[in-house]
Amino acid sequence: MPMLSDPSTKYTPYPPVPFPPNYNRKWPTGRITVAPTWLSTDLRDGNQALVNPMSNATKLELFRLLVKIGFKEIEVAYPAASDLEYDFVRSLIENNEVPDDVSLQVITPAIPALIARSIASLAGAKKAIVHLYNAVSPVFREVVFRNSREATVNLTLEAVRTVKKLTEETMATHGGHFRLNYCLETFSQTEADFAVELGNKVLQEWGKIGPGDDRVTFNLAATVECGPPNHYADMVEYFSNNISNRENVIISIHPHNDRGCGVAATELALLAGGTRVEGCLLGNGERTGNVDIITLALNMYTQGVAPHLDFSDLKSIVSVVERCNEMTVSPRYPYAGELVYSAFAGTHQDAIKKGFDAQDKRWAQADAEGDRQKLWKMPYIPIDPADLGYGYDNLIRVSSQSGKSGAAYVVKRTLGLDMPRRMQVDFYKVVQAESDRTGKEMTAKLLAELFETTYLFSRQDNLGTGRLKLCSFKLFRVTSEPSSPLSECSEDQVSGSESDSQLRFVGNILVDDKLHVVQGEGPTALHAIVDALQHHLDLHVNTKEFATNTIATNSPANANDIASFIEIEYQTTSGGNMKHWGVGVSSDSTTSKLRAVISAVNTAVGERSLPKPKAVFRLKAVPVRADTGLEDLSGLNMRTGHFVRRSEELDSRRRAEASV
Ligand SMILES: CC(=O)SCCNC(=O)CCNC(=O)[C@H](O)C(C)(C)COP(=O)(O)OP(=O)(O)OC[C@H]1O[C@@H](n2cnc3c(N)ncnc32)[C@H](O)[C@@H]1OP(=O)(O)O
Ligand SMILES: CC(C)C(=O)C(=O)O
Repeated sequence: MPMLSDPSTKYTPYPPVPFPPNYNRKWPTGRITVAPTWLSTDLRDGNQALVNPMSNATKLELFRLLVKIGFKEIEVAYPAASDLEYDFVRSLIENNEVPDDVSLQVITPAIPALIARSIASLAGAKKAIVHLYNAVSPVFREVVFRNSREATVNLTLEAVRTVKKLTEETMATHGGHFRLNYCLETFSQTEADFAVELGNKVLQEWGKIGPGDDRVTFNLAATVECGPPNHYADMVEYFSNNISNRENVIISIHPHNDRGCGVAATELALLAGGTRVEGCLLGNGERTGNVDIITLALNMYTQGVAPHLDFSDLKSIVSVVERCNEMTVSPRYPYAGELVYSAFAGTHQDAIKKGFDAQDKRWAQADAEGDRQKLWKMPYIPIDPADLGYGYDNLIRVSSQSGKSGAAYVVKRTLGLDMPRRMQVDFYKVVQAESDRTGKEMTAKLLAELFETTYLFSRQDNLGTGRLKLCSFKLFRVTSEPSSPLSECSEDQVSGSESDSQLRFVGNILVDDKLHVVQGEGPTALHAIVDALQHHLDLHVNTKEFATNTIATNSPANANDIASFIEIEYQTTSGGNMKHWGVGVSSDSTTSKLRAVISAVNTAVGERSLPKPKAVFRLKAVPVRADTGLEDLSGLNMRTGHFVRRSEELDSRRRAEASV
């Protein structure tokens, strides 16, 4: 059968709400500034909608979770439905499962015998709520109850009388405090004036109304979501304006999600006068479900409003609810889905990376100034996943839809290395080629491995994995006075001093596992090592872009490490120029720079054959440090090429004839 070309022949729109002419609604300009009272109906409305309703053991597990999350009102059963349901309520009370500040709610239809059974289940409860319901809309009056408006009022008032009598008797015998929560089932489909008339009669019948715990709750149910959220808000505002004794009335919102607007309807209804919400975790419940309390609470949280529910371990909560309900949560589900804290698209990743970089600076400044407010201003991510226990591991997921920033973000998070922009571009070409080749997501592990193999870098062994390894080195100040001895110095001691100061670099470099001593000179350590590489290994290199930053790490062992990134221009034997990036890490900034040069040279030379290095000195032997096993140049006289230490002091096993 085709869909109707004129659906108005079959479906009627929602009825209007009889506001006076020119009435200005309050809700459109309102704001939610405090959390409502939350009632979880997971164990009742949620449970009644399951393919396999929960066992009492499972209900107890979920009850404990609800208490832990912070619910102060929990609907635990429909006790008249079965002995099992009744027994569950009894077990909670008799086993002292209910904290003193938590109210137990049970639901009952307006049938005297079932009201009696329901109230009996609550004997001994410290704080109890009797949730009485009957449907009041035209279609239910006509079809289900075959009732007039008047008969509906009579049925309701008789039930209210019964609840009043039995709760008073129970309180007299067992103590505790019982409240009335009267639910106009199908409220949103009911004539607004009839809903108010019925509500006022219920208040009259109940009589003992007062502030605090003596308030009466009206649960205004959108049993089936048949209209848009603005209509529900109008209905609630109309009821709230016209119900008598308003200050002693709690307006409770009980929405369902048939049109997919349960959350929106609830938020507007709260603006319209509601101060209590009934719903379920992750929107379990009849058909499309009750309203999802997690989404509502976290929507408030992201507006700076404390929900007074604790979802800081949301992942565990999701898995308990999934197990208890035998249902899975969609990966796209708000806040709780597996994919909601992941960005795959390149431009999103770029914005998020920039967002984190800016935020790190903002928060560091706030810390420095003792500012308590550290605002979350993150493109694409409305809530800090860390607040919900998710962390950032899955935030950026690199696929063929991603760009340079995504891969750079992952390298920063996994290896702590914050590449400069042009190096990000360089690395992303490699990532793209690899992801095209495999057709698979580039996981954080794969990206870290690809980075390490591309730049012949190793976070485990900072000497790197290339053919050249800088084992150790020394810097000496070169003075213009040829007869004065060379004095060892650090780079900082030379830079910034007289402009004609030169540094001499002397280093132990392994080339294809053979040790060489090389030296070179220049105004900086970078120039000096480049000079050494050219002179001894015939490697013609110009340094181009250079950047350095402190390693981003949570590991105290690497807390002060410095990362250097360098781009070199490498002259091939055929005379062409090729650009290559390299990276080096060390706790010493000069070492980190020089390692970066070696990393870049390693990527440049690849498998090419290297010339036999030229000699520095005709060294007899190079001493070896017993602690590091590395050759030790500390006793080297830079003018003569002799070591000042006596040969007996040297480690005889590792004395190596200088290879040159
Ligand atoms: C919108 C909601 O979610 S409301 C909560 C709904 N939850 C449940 O129904 C779960 C538990 N329910 C049950 O176990 C059973 O329905 C029981 C034990 C309550 C009643 O079972 P039964 O006596 O077999 O009746 P049945 O389930 O067919 O219910 C329909 C009857 O209740 C009447 N009824 C329905 N709701 C109400 C109500 N709120 N108040 C008074 N009568 C009601 C119907 O008009 C119908 O009466 P009729 O038989 O005279 O035509
Ligand atoms: C009885 C009420 C509270 C209900 O579950 C509904 O209307 O959906």
